[in-house]
Amino acid sequence: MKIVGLTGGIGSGKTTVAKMFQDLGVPLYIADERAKILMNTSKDIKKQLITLFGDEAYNDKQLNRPFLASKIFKNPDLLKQMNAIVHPKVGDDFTQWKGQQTAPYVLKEAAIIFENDLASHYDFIITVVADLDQRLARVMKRDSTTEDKIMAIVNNQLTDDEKAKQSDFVITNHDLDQTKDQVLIIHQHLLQTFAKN
Ligand SMILES: CC(C)(COP(=O)(O)OP(=O)(O)OC[C@H]1O[C@@H](n2cnc3c(N)ncnc32)[C@H](O)[C@@H]1O)[C@@H](O)C(=O)NCCC(=O)NCCS
Ligand SMILES: Nc1ncnc2c1ncn2[C@@H]1O[C@H](COP(=O)(O)OP(=O)(O)OP(=O)(O)O)[C@@H](O)[C@H]1O
Repeated sequence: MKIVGLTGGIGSGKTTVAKMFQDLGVPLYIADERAKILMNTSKDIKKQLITLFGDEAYNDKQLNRPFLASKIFKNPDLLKQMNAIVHPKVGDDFTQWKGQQTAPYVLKEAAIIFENDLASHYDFIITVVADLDQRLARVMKRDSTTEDKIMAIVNNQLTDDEKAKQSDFVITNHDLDQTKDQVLIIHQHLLQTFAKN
């Protein structure tokens, strides 16, 4: 089973693009979504996050997302410590999920691949890029949030250029129809490549 990674900065359109691959029949694992589920359900993760952040990490047993975001995206060291708690569990969960799939390849959407030196875990990596002003506008509209909060996250991620340089494919996500065309071309290329190996 081949593993294709899909990454990109906040608001670049990772999930939008990932769902286009899913519509073509590619099994999709969204690491961020699974991470949030595990952070709400795994007793072990909960215990460790409360030790790291205090009781405020959870509100009525649900992850206190605004609190965590206000802590980690301003403090790279805390972000690293949180990732060290959450990511190994997401890794185990992904391995288990992958074992149930039968398609030629699976797509794993992950916000951070290069930032954590995880590129070697993938057969191919696709990066989604879009202009920063577009990304800011999209996220402000989607999450009713502020430019400052989004920029704190942008500043913890590599730039589009840095990611693109290390990727096998780059999808420019401006016009949705053109994005779909790029997805189809890459999907066909991947199927042909994997059929040969
Ligand atoms: C800290 C949390 C609770 C904040 O939630 P909130 O709803 O405010 O933000 P959201 O999830 O929309 O994330 C905002 C942006 O940050 C990116 N992001 C999320 N987690 C991380 C991380 N650990 N490192 C870098 N960027 C991240 C997201 O992809 C997105 O681009 C949430 O981001 C979270 O649970 N993160 C841990 C899960 C994780 O590590 N995800 C990445 C898996 S690859
Ligand atoms: N080409 C596009 N044109 C217009 N709107 C778009 C386009 N691509 C994505 N969007 C919208 O922009 C927002 C961000 O897209 P999406 O959630 O796919 O990005 P993301 O990279 O997964 O975000 P995050 O990093 O926050 O997880 C969504 O509301 C989505 O519907």
